Amino acid sequence: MLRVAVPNKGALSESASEMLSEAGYRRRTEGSKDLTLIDRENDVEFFFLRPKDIAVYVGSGRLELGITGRDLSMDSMAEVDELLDLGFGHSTFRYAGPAGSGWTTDRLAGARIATSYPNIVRQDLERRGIEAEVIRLDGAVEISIQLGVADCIADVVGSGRTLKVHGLEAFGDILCDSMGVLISRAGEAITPAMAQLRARLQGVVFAQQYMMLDYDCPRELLDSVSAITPGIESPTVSPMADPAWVAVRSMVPRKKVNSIMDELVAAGAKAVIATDIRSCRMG
Ligand SMILES: Nc1ncnc2c1ncn2[C@@H]1O[C@H](COP(=O)(O)OP(=O)(O)OP(=O)(O)O)[C@@H](O)[C@H]1O
Ligand SMILES: O=P(O)(O)OC[C@H]1O[C@H](OP(=O)(O)OP(=O)(O)O)[C@H](O)[C@@H]1O
Ligand SMILES: [Mg+2]
Repeated sequence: MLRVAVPNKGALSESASEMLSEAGYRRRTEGSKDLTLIDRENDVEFFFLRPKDIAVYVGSGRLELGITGRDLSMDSMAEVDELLDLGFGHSTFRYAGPAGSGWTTDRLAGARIATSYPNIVRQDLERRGIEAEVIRLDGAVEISIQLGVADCIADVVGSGRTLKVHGLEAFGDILCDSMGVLISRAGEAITPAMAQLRARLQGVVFAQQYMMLDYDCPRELLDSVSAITPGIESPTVSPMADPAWVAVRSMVPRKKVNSIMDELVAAGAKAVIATDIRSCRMG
């Protein structure tokens, strides 16, 4: 049975469980605190673990696959491979200091840096050849400067709201550009069971990033109009009852769907319809 680690709480847990459910796997009942769940139909056992620990279990080979954040995986120092970007839990990991105080990475030497991700910070300091004191905190790191235990922090920035609320601003390069990822043990061969779960999740990720567009266009405009929607391989073109017209169907990136619809209409297409895709296999 394939064994898969899933975040049991925190910023990634809801999206991870929703994505697995959309991919056809069993879900824990609402409010359940169970740490394991067997999905007999798919021959998978899920383990609900702290997001920080997941890379450790997967890196040790105890569990074949895991869903975690790239930043957590990096900080764990576990030896894992990323098999798939899951498209949720986007964040950056940054240094931050009091707003307007002109912090730069040059000032990190000798500073007290509070963080929940000490290994990412130590690795960065080492790369820069800087010696500084890393203060490890479990969370709510943004308050640590105010409380006098640190001079600056290094933490996860999502919307940036938490930094702002605490009068802080980010400085220096991004230490880790993170999102939810599917991981396996480094160098581990991908078994058919692992490949199947990856393909199913990939199908959901893909479906979330694309939409299906259908439209009608005069046959003589087909080349110019369908160039706006080249699709993945090429658009599907179907005859209509009126031989002067064709119906076109093509996948387009969700982010661009509105501008593509504007372009199509301006180029002579009619009845442009966008629909969601629930899941797919790109083959
Ligand atoms: N506000 C956010 N926006 C986007 N991603 C986030 C945000 N906060 C955390 N993450 C991502 O979620 C993961 C960490 O999740 P979370 O902070 O919930 O776990 P945790 O800190 O270990 O748990 P807890 O906060 O309950 O102690 C990281 O990969 C991080 O990049
Ligand atoms: O940029 P924002 O969108 O405001 O999000 C960033 C905040 O979210 C996370 O905190 P979390 O809620 O996990 O609490 P924690 O600090 O106790 O881990 C992270 O550690 C930041 O504090
Ligand atoms: Mg947190």
